[in-house]
Amino acid sequence: MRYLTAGESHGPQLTTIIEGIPAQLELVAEDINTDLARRQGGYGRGRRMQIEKDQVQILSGVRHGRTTGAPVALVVENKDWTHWTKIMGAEPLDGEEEKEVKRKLTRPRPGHADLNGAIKYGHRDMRNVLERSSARETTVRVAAGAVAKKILAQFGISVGGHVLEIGGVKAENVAYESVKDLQERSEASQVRCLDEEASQKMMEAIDKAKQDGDSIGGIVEVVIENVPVGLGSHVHYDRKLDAKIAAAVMSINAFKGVEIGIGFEAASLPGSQVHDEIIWDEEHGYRRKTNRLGGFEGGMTTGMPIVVRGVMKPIPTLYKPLQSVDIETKEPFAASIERSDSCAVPAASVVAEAVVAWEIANALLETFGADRIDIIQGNVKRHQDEARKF
Ligand SMILES: Cc1cc2nc3c(=O)[nH]c(=O)nc-3n(C[C@H](O)[C@H](O)[C@H](O)COP(=O)(O)O)c2cc1C
Ligand SMILES: C=C(O[C@@H]1CC(C(=O)O)=C[C@@H](OP(=O)(O)O)[C@H]1O)C(=O)O
Repeated sequence: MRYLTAGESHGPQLTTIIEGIPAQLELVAEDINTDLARRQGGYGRGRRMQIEKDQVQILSGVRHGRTTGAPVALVVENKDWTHWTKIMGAEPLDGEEEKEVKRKLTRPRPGHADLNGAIKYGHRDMRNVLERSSARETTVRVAAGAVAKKILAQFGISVGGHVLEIGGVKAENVAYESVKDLQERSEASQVRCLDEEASQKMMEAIDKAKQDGDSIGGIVEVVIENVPVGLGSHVHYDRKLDAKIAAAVMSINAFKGVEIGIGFEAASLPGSQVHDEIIWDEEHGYRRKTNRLGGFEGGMTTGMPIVVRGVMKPIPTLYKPLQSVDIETKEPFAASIERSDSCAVPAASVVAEAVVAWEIANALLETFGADRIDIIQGNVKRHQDEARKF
C-alpha cells in the first residue's frame, strides 16, 4: 500500500489517496471518525480544536461499505477555512483590505519549519511554509492509519497507544493486561495515561505551562498485539520493519526520538538482561519469556507484542516570546502569537498509533499480500500454523 497526503492547515480540506487496499474489506466512515475525534481530544490543545469537528468523507474505492480494490480517497474538511479564504488567496480583495490581508509573515518561530522552509523554497511570506508544516496534516495520516487498523483487525491484530510522560511527570503504574485493557483505560484519561495520579499531575503541568506562556512535551507508547512472526526482513537494510517504524514515528511533527522495547536502556545493561529467552509449547509455539526487545529481532517481528516509544518536544509556538530575527528588517524581535496548543502529547499518541499501524499493515500485505482480504486471511493462518510447529 502507499498513500499521499495533500492540503494546508487553513485551506479548504485535507486529502489522502490510499492505493493498494485489498478488496472485500468492510469500511465505513465511522471506522475512521472515531480516531479523528480521538486525535482532536486530549488535555492541552488550543482554540483551533473547538472550531474543527473532523469527519471523513470516503470519496472512492468503497461501495456499499466494502473496498473494491480501487484507490480510496479520503477527505477531511477544515471548518476554519471560512475564516481564511482571503488570507489563503481564494477570494478577491479590495483596497486597504488588500494591504492588511496580504501582510507577509516575516518573523520565523524558533523550532518550527518557518525559516528553513522559507530559505529553501524562496518564500518571503513564511505562511507558504507554515500552512503545510502544520500538524493539521496528521488528520489524514490518522485517517489512513484507521484504515490500516481495520485491515489489522481482520487478523486479530490490535493497536493501542498511551502517554508515559508529560513535562517531566512520569507515569509509574502503567501495567495493562491486554491492548484492549490499555485502550479502555487510556481513553478514560484526559491525557491518555494509565496512571490516574500521574494523569492529574500531567494536567497540572499543562495548566502551569499555559499560564507561563510556555509549552511542554513528553513520551508516548504504542503497543501492537498478535502480530505474526516474520514481518519485515533481515536481508536488506530498507526491508527492516523496526527501521521503517522508527522513521514513521520520527516523521510525526515535533517527534525527536524513537525507541523499541527497552531502547536506550539497553546501553547500560548486560546482554543477559536484554535478550529475551526463547521457549516453546504445543499450544503457542515459540515465545519469548520476556519482551525487552519490543517484538523485534533482525528487523523482523518475533510474534511478541511490538512496543514503540516516541518523544515529542514542546510545541514551538510560544506565548512567552523567544528571540528571533525578522527576515525583512534583519532586526531581532520577540515573537508574540495568537493561538497554539500548549501540549499536544495526548493527541500525538493517536497519530503515533496510526503511523505504526500503517507500517505493520503494509508489512503484513507485503508478506501475505493478495487482492482480497479472505485470501490473505488464509495465507496468514497457514503461516501461523506452520510457525507454531516449526
Ligand atoms: C498533534 C500535534 C499538534 C501540534 N500543534 C502545534 C501547535 O499548536 N503549534 C505549534 O507551533 N506546533 C504544533 N505542533 C508541532 C509542529 O507542527 C512542529 O514542531 C513543526 O512542524 C516543526 O517540525 P519539527 O518539530 O518536527 O522539527 C504540533 C504537533 C502535533 C503532532
Ligand atoms: C490544526 C491542528 O493543529 C494545529 C497544528 C499547528 C502546528 O503548527 O503544527 C498549529 C495550530 O494551528 P492553528 O494556528 O490553526 O491553531 C494547531 O491547531 C490539528 O491538529 O488539527
